[in-house]
Amino acid sequence: MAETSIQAESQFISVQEMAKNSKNSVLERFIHKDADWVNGSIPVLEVAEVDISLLKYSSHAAENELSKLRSALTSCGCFQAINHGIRDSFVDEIQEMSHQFFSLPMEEKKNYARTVDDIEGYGTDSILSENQIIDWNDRLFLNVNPESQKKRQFWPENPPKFRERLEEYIDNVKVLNETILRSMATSLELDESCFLNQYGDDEQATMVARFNFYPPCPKPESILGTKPHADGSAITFLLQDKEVEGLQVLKDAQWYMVPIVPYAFLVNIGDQAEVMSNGIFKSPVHRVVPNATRDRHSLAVFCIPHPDMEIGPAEKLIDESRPRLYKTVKNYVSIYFENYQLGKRPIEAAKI
Ligand SMILES: O=C(O)CCC(=O)C(=O)O
Ligand SMILES: [Fe+2]
Repeated sequence: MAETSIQAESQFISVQEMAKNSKNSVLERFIHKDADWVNGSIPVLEVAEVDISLLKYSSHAAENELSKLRSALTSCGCFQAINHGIRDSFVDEIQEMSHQFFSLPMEEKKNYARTVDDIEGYGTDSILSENQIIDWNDRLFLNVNPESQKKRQFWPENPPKFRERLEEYIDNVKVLNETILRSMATSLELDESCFLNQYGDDEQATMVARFNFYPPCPKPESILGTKPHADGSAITFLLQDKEVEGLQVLKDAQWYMVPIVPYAFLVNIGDQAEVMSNGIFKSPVHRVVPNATRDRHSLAVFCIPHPDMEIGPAEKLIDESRPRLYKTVKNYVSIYFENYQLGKRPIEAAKI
């Protein structure tokens, strides 16, 4: 198989180690020959800020937030969730935990290393084909829900509170996810549990946490931190780095930089919510550009319906003027990886 250059050949070389040695011979596996991200300045995306605390009550203020949410999700597919109820100090702790983990000695981090053929654990980009251009990031990828899917051997023991804090964080994201799925449905004048019913019981749904670490990059003009993709989730909750930008979203064939709003979650629609909404909500293609001098950290939590759930467009969103655009899909994550591996946009496989 193609799992040669950075995994098998030298056992394990993290991007973090490569960043210290820019003459590394495997660097060319990271280079995009058609790089377009340094020519010209990239405009900043206008991302709506939605006040989550106002969504729960029926009031004029709630109507206003719902309409911001709907318009954000139909145009760029993401919004900044503010006043979401998770304390700033807790967000600080979570981000600090990620810094502490990636600062551990390599020998210690390797205790959590993923195996060559699995994505769960600590590692670099999974190499799926010979010609794949590798992403400039290391990540810690953990299944965090349901209980039966947690592989504790990958959960760091250091920093000492990591496990406990991550559990608490995930419980908070679950609450937020439910509020947002309800609001998404309400904003389209559907029954409030319409999307939630497809998502399923939150004790059963799959949740995956991905701690991303982007070390300084020797060739930021021709390397990407994360290559363009849309998420295979229903919804993704992203904590961006508080200081270092990098995330870009594709909107109307133009890349935009996503501004940093400290302590906000960037909530983005994944392919499965695009399907549920019959394409009204957009699952945005996004990428991460690296930084020449600074580290960047982010934490994405993917909220994914249980693989047995049938996901399809809500009946009320199908009519003569808006025909059904997607099939009913099951276990979309496997469809996602099959297509991703072939270099195709996975959602195309769900289209009628
Ligand atoms: O690092 C980021 O800002 C985004 C990461 C991302 O898109 C992902 O993990 O799916
Ligand atoms: Fe993503």
